[in-house]
Amino acid sequence: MNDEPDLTEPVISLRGVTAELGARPVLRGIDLTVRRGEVVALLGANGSGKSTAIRTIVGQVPPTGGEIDILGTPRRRFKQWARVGYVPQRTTAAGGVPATVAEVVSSGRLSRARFGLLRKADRTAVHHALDLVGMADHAKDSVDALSGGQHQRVLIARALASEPEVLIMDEPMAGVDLASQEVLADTLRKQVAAGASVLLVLHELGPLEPLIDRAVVLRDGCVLHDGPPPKAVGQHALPGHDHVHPHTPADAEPLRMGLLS
Ligand SMILES: Nc1ncnc2c1ncn2[C@@H]1O[C@H](COP(=O)(O)OP(=O)(O)OP(=O)(O)O)[C@@H](O)[C@H]1O
Repeated sequence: MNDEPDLTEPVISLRGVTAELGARPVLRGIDLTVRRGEVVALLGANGSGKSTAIRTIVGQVPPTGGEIDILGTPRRRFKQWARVGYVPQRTTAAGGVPATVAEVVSSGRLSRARFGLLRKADRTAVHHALDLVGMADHAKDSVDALSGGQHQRVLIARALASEPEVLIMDEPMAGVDLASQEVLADTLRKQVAAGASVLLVLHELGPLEPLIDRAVVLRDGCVLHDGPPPKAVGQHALPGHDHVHPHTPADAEPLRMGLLS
């Protein structure tokens, strides 16, 4: 018997996916595949449809056409959500709900808990997830008291608490301080080394660059490029860098890489 994972097996597959938001076509026929063990970056300018693509996969936006499979099962029949970790865009997750770090991360374990009760093994997994992102010492802190980077670490720990084999992350590095970026890159490296498959929306490859196997670039709801990640020429010379940055002078020409121009 061969126990080696099948590296050609798609864990996420979108074929001809279309979606609308407020009657406006936002995805106009997206093909996207993540194979087992792959790390795929989803890149593109503001508003190109990256978040919407991710949200169709996790079921937050209903597609109007096309097909989505998760771990070999059509999305509408897929039920094994404990096998999938999702990190939403941070702005949508703060919510002002009073909770401790441990409570938020424990909520990510409920999909594995029998009868909704966390047992010793579950609490160990929660502690391990906190440890992975360097937040074990903050377990009892209120999430309201955390910095942006710490908050993002907690959301990632919540996604890791169910020990998922597929990770879907929407801009995990957005608004994250350098120290936290390094921790997150290291966490992701360990997950990938352990066999996880990853789809992540990024503005720039940054410290994750060495991990990225393939880049899919969206423009205006269509796939513009699907292949090797673009090489960074300078700090900002990456696709998506006609992104609006608050520090960019109004008259500065946006840096582009050709893919988006
Ligand atoms: N609820 C909504 N109703 C109508 N249009 C929306 C809604 N949410 C997003 N949009 C529009 O859909 C388009 C795609 O948005 P989406 O968030 O998927 O882009 P994105 O590539 O993730 O952008 P960003 O990098 O800014 O996060 C944008 O033009 C956005 O303005």
